[in-house]
Amino acid sequence: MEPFVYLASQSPRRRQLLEQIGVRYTLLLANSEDHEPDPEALETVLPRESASDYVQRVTGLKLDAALARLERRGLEGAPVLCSDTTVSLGRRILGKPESTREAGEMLRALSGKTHRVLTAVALHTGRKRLTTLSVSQVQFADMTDAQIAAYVASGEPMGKAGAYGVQGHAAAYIAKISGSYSGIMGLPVFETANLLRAAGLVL
Ligand SMILES: Cc1cn([C@H]2C[C@H](O)[C@@H](COP(=O)(O)OP(=O)(O)OP(=O)(O)O)O2)c(=O)[nH]c1=O
Repeated sequence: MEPFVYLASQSPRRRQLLEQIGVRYTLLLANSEDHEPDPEALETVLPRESASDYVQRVTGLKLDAALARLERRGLEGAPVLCSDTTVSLGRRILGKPESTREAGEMLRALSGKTHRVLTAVALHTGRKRLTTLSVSQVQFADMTDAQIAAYVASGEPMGKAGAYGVQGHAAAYIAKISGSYSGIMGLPVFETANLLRAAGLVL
């Protein structure tokens, strides 16, 4: 029997990656009756917060919101999964760009450098809360201003941490990765499978 979870995520990549490891899911998204704050409001970095503290804290907040949704729908105790991805370059934390201008700035900062991509995953089932963190290194080749402008114009950077998708055209500029390809995309499949196994959801 395939494992089943409620997936509290709007990200199409996370759905695709769960499907890849044969996990069945039902989306658990906020509706207007949930009266939840705008999800972007959760994603504020605290002063002096490290990228790993930040991504794990935001994932915890997403899980809290998901548990409240489960309870409102009379589904307490059902397995629910959520995740957050962030990019860190030196001391800077790069979230999702708010404008094409910001996307261009992020890509200029990443060009020719190595950065880290952190993805935290949280699973709650019964009374158990299990979490994991995947950290990868990504080395970008130099990008010219014209290449950055063309990539931004493609629309791909929007909605993605660090303004790029490893699974998309940005791959043409990624010289090297070390870590978890799926983690960079938004859901580290090996670590997620381990969480599901640890929770006793056979896999
Ligand atoms: C670095 C990188 C990020 N991303 C995406 C994954 C995430 O969807 C997004 C980071 O934003 P998140 O805030 O982690 O997730 P989300 O808002 O898209 O979805 P939800 O909170 O509902 O689960 O960046 C890629 O698709 N490819 C990449 O190479």
